[in-house]
Amino acid sequence: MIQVGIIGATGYAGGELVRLLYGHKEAEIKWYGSRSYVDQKYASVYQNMFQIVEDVCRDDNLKQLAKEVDVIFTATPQGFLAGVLDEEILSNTKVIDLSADFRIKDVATYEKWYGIEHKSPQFIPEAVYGLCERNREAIKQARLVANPGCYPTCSITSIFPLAAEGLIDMNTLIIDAKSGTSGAGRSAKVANLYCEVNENIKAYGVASHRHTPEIEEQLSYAAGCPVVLNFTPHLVPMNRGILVTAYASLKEVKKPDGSLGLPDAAMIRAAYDKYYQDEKFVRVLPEGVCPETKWVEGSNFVDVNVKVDPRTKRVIMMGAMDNLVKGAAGQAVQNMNLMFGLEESEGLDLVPMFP
Ligand SMILES: NC(=O)C1=CN([C@@H]2O[C@H](COP(=O)(O)OP(=O)(O)OC[C@H]3O[C@@H](n4cnc5c(N)ncnc54)[C@H](OP(=O)(O)O)[C@@H]3O)[C@@H](O)[C@H]2O)C=CC1
Ligand SMILES: CC(=O)N[C@@H](CCC(=O)OP(=O)(O)O)C(=O)O
Repeated sequence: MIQVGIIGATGYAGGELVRLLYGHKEAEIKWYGSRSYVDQKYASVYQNMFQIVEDVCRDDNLKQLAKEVDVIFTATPQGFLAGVLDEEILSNTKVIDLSADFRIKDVATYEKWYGIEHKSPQFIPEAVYGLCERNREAIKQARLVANPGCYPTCSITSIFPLAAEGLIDMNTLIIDAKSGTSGAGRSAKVANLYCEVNENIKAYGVASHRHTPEIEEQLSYAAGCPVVLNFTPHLVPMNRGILVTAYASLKEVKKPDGSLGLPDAAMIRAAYDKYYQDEKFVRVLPEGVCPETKWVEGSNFVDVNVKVDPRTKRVIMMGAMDNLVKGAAGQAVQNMNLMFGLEESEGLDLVPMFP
């Protein structure tokens, strides 16, 4: 049995980790970390765990915890892990961080977009970006995994095949994304009150959202050149779910018959099949079917699809996933499975719920 500790177990991402790990055959949660609920029963914070979890919440002492468990999930605000991580912790245990502290390789970029000083940049080079479908082999060897952001997971997964195959002009990329309110976490904020969110939809973080450099960095690796893009998130009145609609101009390429021209629908689709036909958690939908958040809710799937618009010579890339599962806790468990040599889908055979 893998002994697990969760710091931030009382947040939305931490709560989803508890739910998923509870159904995991090889993992046992030893530590439900919290700041506000120390010594209170975990099930009194999350009543869905009544008569399921009997443990009480414990503090967020990472050093102590590292001696007691095989892996720690940190589902904590930005800056927490970077503020406490040291070599002793990493020599005692593996760490999967759900925050952004170790996702971005350039410290100055992190500090600029997050507005905080990075307290342990010495660990950034060894951190592996935990997008499982891309970095599987490196994740298997990692001590420290940076679990990707929710919008980045959906955006990168939706766009990657065309970026990697050089089929789109990366300078024209625009990502429009929408998220349910659980993406903003459980702590009280006026902007997330019922009356503010219900019957409403709004853009936020326009031209300034902190996920922009994360998406740019990962797509730069895919495309083999620096990528600068527009990313506009929107808050929608749903609990869970992220929908990405991305646009880019098609790039002239050498076609299979040797002629030069814009890629057609078959070439575009072949790119998605190339990268995703063997991926259990990325479902390329049948032609003409658009991804919907409802069809992935509660599951670790990202549904993607693509449509060429010959009129505008652009392509529209679409993706949908559950921000708390593939966008957070599900992908974190997928990473744990890889790090411990388990079946990658252990604990993640979650059938999407509907309606
Ligand atoms: N929500 C989502 O969809 C996603 C979230 N994430 C990331 O996961 C992390 C957690 O997010 P989320 O669950 O939404 O946030 P929440 O606000 O719901 O939860 C935050 C958790 O961290 C604990 N906490 C708060 N402040 C501190 C602190 N200063 N030091 C230590 N622990 C603290 C809280 O403990 P307590 O309340 O008990 O004091 C709580 O358990 C964030 O980094 C977020 O960016 C990543 C992908 C998606
Ligand atoms: C709706 C909403 O507010 N979403 C959050 C993103 C979710 C999140 O927690 O960010 P990470 O994925 O980087 O950890 C936001 O826009 O800041």
